Amino acid sequence: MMNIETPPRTEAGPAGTTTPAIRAESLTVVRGPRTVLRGLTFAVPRGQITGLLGPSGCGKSTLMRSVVGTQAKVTGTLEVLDHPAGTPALRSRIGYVTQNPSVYDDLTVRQNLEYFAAVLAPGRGAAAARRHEDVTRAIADVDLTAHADALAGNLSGGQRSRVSLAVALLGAPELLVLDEPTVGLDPVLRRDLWNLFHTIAADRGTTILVSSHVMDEAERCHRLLLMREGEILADDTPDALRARTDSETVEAAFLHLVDEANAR
Ligand SMILES: Nc1ncnc2c1ncn2[C@@H]1O[C@H](COP(=O)(O)OP(=O)(O)OP(=O)(O)O)[C@@H](O)[C@H]1O
Repeated sequence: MMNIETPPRTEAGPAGTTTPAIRAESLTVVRGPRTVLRGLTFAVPRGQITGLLGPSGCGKSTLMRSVVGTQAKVTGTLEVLDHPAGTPALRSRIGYVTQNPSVYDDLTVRQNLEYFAAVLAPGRGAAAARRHEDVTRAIADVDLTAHADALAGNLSGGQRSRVSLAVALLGAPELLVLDEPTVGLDPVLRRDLWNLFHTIAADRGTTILVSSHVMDEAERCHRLLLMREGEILADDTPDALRARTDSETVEAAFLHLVDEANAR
């Protein structure tokens, strides 16, 4: 199904240790009159799927925008792939799918990808040939080869999500930031998309930061950042969270932590 050939990547830090993909310290973001992120400190390890979970409005999108460098009024420390967030050199190393990604309905899947590839890496001749290869690979990565010549407007919701994901995969990014990619999808499509995230992380060593407000999706992540009202309630594995709170599900663990925070 998948056709991902890039070998897993490990990047050693100065002392031979692997630095996190994302490191935040006292990260604060102000939007309008509100402090939307309140002094967050956390690390996202490389090559794993980290889920950013929390109720609507808790600041997930703001955090993701900060990581990809499109958020104003960010203070504190935010390092991404060993660079300050927003550094131009990071642009080609991060793939970002927003909540409402643009896919052009009147273009085919391949034409959509070719358009975005040309924006990312313009040029004729060898550049165009490389783009063609990149596009073919990205379409195969998301298992849409059979639909490459279909108009995006005629695709199902799940297929459209995969087109957006293919756009984000174009430059073979080291970090994929996915903002609620499964919203509106039925359970089967959600499962397929999660399987795809796991394949991408395992085969390519890609770090994935994925947000959701659906708690059952938490169980599919290697690690979790549980957020509430601009703060991080927990930064742990699903297993450790359930054990620590003596809960059967991550949802129950989350509610336990909310109660605990309210009691303080
Ligand atoms: N321009 C703005 N001025 C003031 N507050 C804002 C502004 N933009 C967003 N906010 C507030 O910031 C908070 C965080 O928004 P954000 O979109 O990051 O949340 P979210 O967790 O991603 O929510 P959702 O899951 O609904 O997308 C929200 O409470 C929102 O109302």
